[in-house]
Amino acid sequence: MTHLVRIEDLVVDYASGDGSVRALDGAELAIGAGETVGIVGESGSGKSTLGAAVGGLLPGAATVARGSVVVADHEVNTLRPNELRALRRERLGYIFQEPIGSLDPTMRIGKQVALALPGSGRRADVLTHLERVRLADPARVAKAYPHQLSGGMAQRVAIAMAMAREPEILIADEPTAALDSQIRAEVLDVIFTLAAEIGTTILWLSHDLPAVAKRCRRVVVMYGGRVVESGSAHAVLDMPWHPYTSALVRAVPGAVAEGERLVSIKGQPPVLTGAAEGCAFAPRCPDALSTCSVDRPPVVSVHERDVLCHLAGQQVGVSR
Ligand SMILES: Nc1ncnc2c1ncn2[C@@H]1O[C@H](COP(=O)(O)OP(=O)(O)OP(=O)(O)O)[C@@H](O)[C@H]1O
Repeated sequence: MTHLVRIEDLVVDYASGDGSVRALDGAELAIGAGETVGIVGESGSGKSTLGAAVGGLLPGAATVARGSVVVADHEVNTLRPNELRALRRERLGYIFQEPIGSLDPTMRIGKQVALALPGSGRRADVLTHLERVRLADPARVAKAYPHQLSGGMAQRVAIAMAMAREPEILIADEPTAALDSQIRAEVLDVIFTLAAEIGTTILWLSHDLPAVAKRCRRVVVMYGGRVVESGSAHAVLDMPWHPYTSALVRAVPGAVAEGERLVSIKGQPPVLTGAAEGCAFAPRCPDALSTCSVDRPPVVSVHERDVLCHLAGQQVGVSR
C-alpha cells in the first residue's frame, strides 16, 4: 500500500522560557488514501503538533530535530515556502477548534469563501459551497460578517472553506470542542459526509473516544509524543493492548456499567525535555516491568495493529 501520509521517527521540540519541551519523541504513523483516522490522547500528548507537522504548519518556536513527514510523496520538512503553500492549497484542508478565530473578522463570509475556491469563485459557487455544509439561508450567511454567526455556523463556514478545493487530506484539530453537544454531532456529520463524498482522508484530533469509535475506521493513540497504539478503531477501543489505551478507555463516562466508579488515570502525563528514557507511560502504568523505565519499547505489529509496549507480545488476544 502506498501511503498518503508517512511520518517516521519524528522529533519536535518547542523552545520555551525554561528550556525546551519535546512534543514529539519519535512519532511514527502511516495513513492510506481515504482512511478516517481519529488521533486521541490526553492533553499534551502531541496530537496538535503531529497534525501541524503534516501541513508544515508548526509555529516558529518549534524545531524538527529529527525524522521525516512525507505527504503525497513530498518531504514536508524540506519543501521551499512556495512549494509548501502549493501543497497546502492543492491537497490539504485544516479545521481548527475556534471557528471564529480562523475567519477574517473584517470580511464578509461570501468573499472569504470565494477566495478559498479555485478560479474566480462566482457567487453561485459560493452559495453551493455554503449549502453543502447544510447552512440554512446561504445568501444571508454570505452577506454576514463572522461575529454575526453562531459558533456552529462559523465552523460550517470554516469547513466549507477547508473543503472548497476538495483536499486529499483534511486535518481537523478538535473541530467541535468549542461547540454545544447537540451541534457537535451535526458538525461532525457534515465533515464526515462531505469527506466521504469527495474521498478526502480525515485526520481527526480528538478527546472524544466514543465519537471516534463511531465515526473512524482507525484510531491512533498518542502518549508522550509517540504513537503508542494504532489499528482498527473497534478492535483497539474494544480490546486495548496498550495499558495507556486501556486506562483511557476506562476513563470515559459510559465505558463503565451503572454504579461502577469511573477510573481516572492516576498521575500526570509527562512534559518531556528530551527523549524519554524508557516508556513514557511507565511511571503511571499498573503493569510496568523493570525494563519499562529504562528501555524504549519497540513497535510490535500484530493483526494489523501496532503497539509500543514491552508487554505487547503477551497481550495478543487478551482483553485487558
Ligand atoms: N507553542 C508551544 N510552546 C511550548 N510548548 C508547546 C507549544 N505547543 C505545544 N507545546 C507543548 O508540547 C507538548 C505537546 O503539545 P500538543 O499541543 O501537541 O498536545 P495535544 O495532545 O494536542 O494537547 P491538547 O489536546 O491539549 O491540544 C505539550 O507538552 C505542550 O505543552
